[in-house]
Amino acid sequence: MLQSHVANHAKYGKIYTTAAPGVGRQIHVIEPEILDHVLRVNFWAYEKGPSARISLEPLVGAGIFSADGEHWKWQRKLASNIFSVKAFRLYTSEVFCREAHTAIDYLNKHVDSGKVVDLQQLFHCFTLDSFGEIAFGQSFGCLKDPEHPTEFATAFDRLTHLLAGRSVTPLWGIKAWLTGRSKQIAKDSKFVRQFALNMIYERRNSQASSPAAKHQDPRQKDLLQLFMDMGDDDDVEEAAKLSDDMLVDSVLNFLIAGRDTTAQSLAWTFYLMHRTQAGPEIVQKLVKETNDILGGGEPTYESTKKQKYAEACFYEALRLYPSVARNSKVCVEDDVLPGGLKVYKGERVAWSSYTMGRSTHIWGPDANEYKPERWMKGDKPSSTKFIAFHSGPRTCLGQQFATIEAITIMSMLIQHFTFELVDPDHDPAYLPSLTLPIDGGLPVRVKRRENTLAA
Ligand code: HEM
Repeated sequence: MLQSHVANHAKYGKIYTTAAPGVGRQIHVIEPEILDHVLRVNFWAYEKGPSARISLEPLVGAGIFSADGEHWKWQRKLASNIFSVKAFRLYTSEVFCREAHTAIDYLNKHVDSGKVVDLQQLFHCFTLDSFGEIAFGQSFGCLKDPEHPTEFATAFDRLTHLLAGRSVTPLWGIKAWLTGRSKQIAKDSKFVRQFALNMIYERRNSQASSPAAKHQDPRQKDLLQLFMDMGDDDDVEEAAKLSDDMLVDSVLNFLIAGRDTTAQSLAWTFYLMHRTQAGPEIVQKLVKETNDILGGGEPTYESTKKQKYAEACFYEALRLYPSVARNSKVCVEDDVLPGGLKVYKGERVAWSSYTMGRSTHIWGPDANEYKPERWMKGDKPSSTKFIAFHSGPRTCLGQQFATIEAITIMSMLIQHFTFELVDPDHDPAYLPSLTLPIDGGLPVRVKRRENTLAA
């Protein structure tokens, strides 16, 4: 599917249109200037639209990912409290270090043993446990046993896989019904929603026994508390208590944002840095930067800001393997795109971040090569050129969070271990999903790094 977008743009250029029954005309674009117009300049003329809501309903419900207008605005405003610099300094970076130590403990059990470890699975556990602790006040405990995913993680993964393509595939519903997918979706959706509901009930019970937590400064509340206390003050326009359904939607939306995206981009980063094609220089540079900045110590919010090469390794992987590989918005008010193409109400403008990351027109003749060095010179690319974190008013709320989290675990792992891909010449495929997991995970063997500065 993603490769077909790459091929179509290679054949038809930066912009082409398609039409399908039930979907209507779609305008496919990979031009940064046009996307700046759609995502920022004329933001209110484009929405996620009802089809996004219906197609993702079993997982995201009415949460921030599928919401539009005022319903989106208040969710964004509320959630942005947990992403403040103060929160990172006080708490978030510490949680990342603590959970990374648990990941190190797991790898220590298998180091130098020749045992194959799935690094992508380990990253899923790391991001879920970290996010659970930061956003919901409880670690999910996945890192205790990464080889046996919890029932929640299994149902959640299956849902993101089964729902992929629902918004863009005509007759998806009939196919899903015929293949039995609909039943599985309903079952998994029920399970993950009940799981989230139990977290909410537990919080209510603990609140009943210590009501002081309710009166905390909003910047010190976790995400769950912020949403549960909504309506207790006049901070937001839609000042009404959220229903349990809406609270569940919020929990699940943030779980999908907080777990899968970062874990999978970390897996692609480790793959790209360690395959034969990469040579040893990239990892050597990363180790040198880490040693120079950390000197064997623990990462902090400030140190992650200095690790420019680590950030470059991570962003370069996201350029080639963006977690949200394609996206679209529906036009709600007739518009004219830069260049003169008219877009009528009800039509969709679609873009593929995957194709844009590989476009020689945007990135030059070496667009298909993994080269962290390209991030080390000149200004940072605009957010419509490097579109992995979206752009405009709906740009990813968690970009800083994800970047700090990724640099923390990369620098901690790389100080302790060396990694060998089981098949360093294999070019892995991605698994169709709402995000972009590596199909088959990332099997590696782990060795202890010699002469490390880390304790
Ligand atoms: C490598 C990691 C990540 C990538 C590549 C990424 C990418 C994106 C993209 C492309 C969108 C727009 C999606 C859409 O149109 O529906 C988005 C939205 C969002 N992201 Fe991220 N994300 C990452 C990590 C995170 C993390 C860790 C969090 C939370 C802790 C987060 C929170 C959000 C939220 C709340 C939105 C919705 C923003 C809105 O609609 O106003 N993201 N992200």
